[in-house]
Amino acid sequence: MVANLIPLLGLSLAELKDVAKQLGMPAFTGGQMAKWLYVRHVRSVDDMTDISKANREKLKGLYTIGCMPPVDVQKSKDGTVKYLFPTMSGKFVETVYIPDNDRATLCVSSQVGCKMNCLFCQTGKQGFEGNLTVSDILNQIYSVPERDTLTNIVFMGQGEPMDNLDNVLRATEALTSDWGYAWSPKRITVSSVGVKNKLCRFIEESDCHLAISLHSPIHEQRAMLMPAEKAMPITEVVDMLRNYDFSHQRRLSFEYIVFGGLNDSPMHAREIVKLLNGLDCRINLIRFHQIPGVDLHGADDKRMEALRDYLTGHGIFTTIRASRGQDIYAACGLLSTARKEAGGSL
Ligand SMILES: C[S@@+](CC[C@H](N)C(=O)[O-])C[C@H]1O[C@@H](n2cnc3c(N)ncnc32)[C@H](O)[C@@H]1O
Ligand code: SF4
Repeated sequence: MVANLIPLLGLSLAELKDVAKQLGMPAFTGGQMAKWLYVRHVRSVDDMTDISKANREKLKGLYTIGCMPPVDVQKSKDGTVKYLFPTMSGKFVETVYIPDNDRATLCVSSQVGCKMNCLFCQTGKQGFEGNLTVSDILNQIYSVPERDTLTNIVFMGQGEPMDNLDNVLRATEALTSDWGYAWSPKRITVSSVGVKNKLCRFIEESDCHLAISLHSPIHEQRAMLMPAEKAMPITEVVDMLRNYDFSHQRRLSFEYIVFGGLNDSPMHAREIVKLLNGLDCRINLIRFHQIPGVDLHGADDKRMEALRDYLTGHGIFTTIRASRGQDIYAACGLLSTARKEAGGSL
């Protein structure tokens, strides 16, 4: 990326029209730029061939597309692919492509590292290194080789989306607007540890699905696993969620990593039912991806199935999420950590 050039990727139609106006071009050139970006995915301003050469030269003086190819790729034997993308600020984030029968999901990152420091998460161990810009977020979709086959996008990569909400909302707007990718918001899920005030804004300003990372219904235990619980107890998050309607198109789900001998007991199952009583939601039970230096273990299949059956039997539709890309640590942030430790030159 050439220094000081402003990325066009992530700008809304109104902003692209402003760019055109500022440079003395007709406003409709903004619409042409939007098509070249969000429909045709050009990699250079030179490729916007229905804009005059003189205007393209003017544009290139100040702007760039803002796309960058991945710098590293790991392929799992199950078809999952993990990409390492550079960011505008010279750091790296991971993006995971997960094909599954008729679905092809892309798991995107919203931050470099994360402030939340969850015990079981490699990204948490990395600490917080910065927010992704809107072009950093969209570049993960724009520049992934499987882009045109994608059916779903989940914000479940590195970082806490509510801690970078402005840019996440700008990205989901570009993905769902007619001037952008024109995707249904029902194809996009944003996952959060549960940042109450930001969640209200997200729910009000977006129609995308919402996932909340639960992992324990018991305050002390959740605080041990997820320090964010201390300032933002899950009971308060759930009370807030009760103010919104999730009974129609929009889905509310809770993610629950099942740790053997820790959060998989009948008592936990009862407490989950109590906590979520009456809320229109589902639960995804997740297998723990082991990370180095953390003494936690995934529960076995029997315990997971017993938990699923209890919860479903008590009115909360619960599924067990198939674990994908275990051999490439698809869920863990290990690739970007290794890249950092190698001084950015793996
Ligand atoms: C990496 S987070 C990103 C989104 C957001 N920060 C959150 O916590 O929901 C996405 C999901 O991955 C889960 N996760 C993190 N580390 C994991 C691990 N080692 N094994 C399985 N799931 C993990 C999180 O709990 C969360 O449900
Ligand atoms: S699980 Fe989510 S909130 Fe927790 S440290 Fe990882 S990325 Fe951050």
